[in-house]
Amino acid sequence: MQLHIANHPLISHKMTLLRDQRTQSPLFRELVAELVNLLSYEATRTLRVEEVPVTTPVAQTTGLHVSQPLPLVVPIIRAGLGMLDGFLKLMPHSEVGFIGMRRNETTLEPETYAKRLPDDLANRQCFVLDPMLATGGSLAATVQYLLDAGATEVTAVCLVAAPEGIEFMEEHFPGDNVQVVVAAQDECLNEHGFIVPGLGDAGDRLYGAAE
Ligand SMILES: O=P(O)(O)OC[C@H]1O[C@H](OP(=O)(O)OP(=O)(O)O)[C@H](O)[C@@H]1O
Ligand SMILES: O=c1cc[nH]c(=O)[nH]1
Ligand SMILES: [Mg+2]
Repeated sequence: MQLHIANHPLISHKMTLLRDQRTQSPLFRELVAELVNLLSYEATRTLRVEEVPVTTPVAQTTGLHVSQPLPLVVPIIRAGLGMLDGFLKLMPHSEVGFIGMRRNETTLEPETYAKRLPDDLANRQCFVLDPMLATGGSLAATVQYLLDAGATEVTAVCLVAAPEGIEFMEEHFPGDNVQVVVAAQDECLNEHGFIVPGLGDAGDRLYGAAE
């Protein structure tokens, strides 16, 4: 697994506002969208492109287009949904798959309650969106679904990652076909599996408390 921690003053500024417990859902959603936009620039650095002819008002030249098959982006519902619009703004040609997952609060194991993905992801570049990489269970399970369906490369875009989750991903995906791009690596997980200092429950902060 290749890890890229974005190091940019604008990202740090927006992350600080996002972490602040006084930030309410409307601003929180806006900040998530802006951060995804900035992180996606890094996450799509290895996007496959192909040459195409283009005629400018002055001359004929060769440009680049995103290659077929089109990239697939998969937000992990719920919290990952908050990142989808921001990603699609930069990559409007992506197709979208969905995975619904929640952590069991006692075991911290992910439970999949929905999955809508193309059956065959052969030769497909995939992007996974989830703001939080805590134990790594949810992201690892999602990446594994995509690799099992034939995806060649998977890039996850996350906002906050715990060292424990990064280590878990590195152990499960030793190859460099899996990448993780994060805005910040935090200190640790607390006894409830929450990232410290983190930003709390991302799903709840985006959409309100769920049972
Ligand atoms: O790395 P992990 O230990 O697996 O934890 C991270 C997961 O926990 C959160 O989802 P949650 O289960 O709270 O569901 P939600 O998005 O519906 O709130 C988060 O959005 C990740 O999917
Ligand atoms: O800190 C955390 C850990 C898991 N999920 C969250 O939303 N926040
Ligand atoms: Mg949640």
